Amino acid sequence: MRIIDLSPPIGPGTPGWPGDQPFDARLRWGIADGESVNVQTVTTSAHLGSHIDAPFHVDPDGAGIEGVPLDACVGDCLVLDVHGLLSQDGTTAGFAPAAEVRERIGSLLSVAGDAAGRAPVERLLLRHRSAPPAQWDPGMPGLDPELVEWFGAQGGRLLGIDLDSFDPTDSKDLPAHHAALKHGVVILEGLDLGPAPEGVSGLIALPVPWVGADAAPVRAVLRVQD
Ligand SMILES: Nc1ccccc1C(=O)C[C@H](N)C(=O)O
Ligand SMILES: [Zn+2]
Ligand SMILES: [Zn+2]
Repeated sequence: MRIIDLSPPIGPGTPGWPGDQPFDARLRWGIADGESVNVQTVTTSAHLGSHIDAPFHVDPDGAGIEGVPLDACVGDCLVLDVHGLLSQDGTTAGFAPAAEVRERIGSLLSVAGDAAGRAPVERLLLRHRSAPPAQWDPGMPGLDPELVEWFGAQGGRLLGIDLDSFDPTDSKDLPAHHAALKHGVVILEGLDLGPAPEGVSGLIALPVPWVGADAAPVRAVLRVQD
């Protein structure tokens, strides 16, 4: 059994949402200053690196991150490479169109026909690129909201991506986020799926229980049988 780290390192240079709080850790007490310990205060947006969005992120009445069901965050998981699967016209900033992804899931699981007829895919990770970018990508595509709809309706519990958001940077109505919320699908963003092998493995991606928080960092790993 092998552990594959899906969490990119988070530091002051980690690119974040435009205008949002960068990561900053400063010493409150320092050994170099004669204290017995080093203790830092960390200031950061919760949407840096691999993280889970709480319902509260897009719904004023939604639960904070401590309410995310942990059984959704641990268990069998399908990794799918959706690189190059841009939406039909190729110009809108959508990626991973529902029909194509369903077809790919079907062939990955070696089933003829439609994956929707099978037992649910409870956890799905969509790999879009080989590594997190060094700079914020203003043209970041969003997920096809129909894909999120389908995933939730067939019994999906958690959907993970290697982009910073389910929706494009300039989206105000956030259709992919709301589709996830509607079906209780846990939103996992900011993964590094470069080292993740396509196919079935085991996911562990647990958010820190910050009470009332709109999101929280996650250390995400895959357990792979070799
Ligand atoms: N941090 C932000 C600051 C301002 C506006 C949006 C965001 C987001 O994080 C949105 C995105 N839906 C996200 O979950 O990552
Ligand atoms: Zn987020
Ligand atoms: Zn989000």
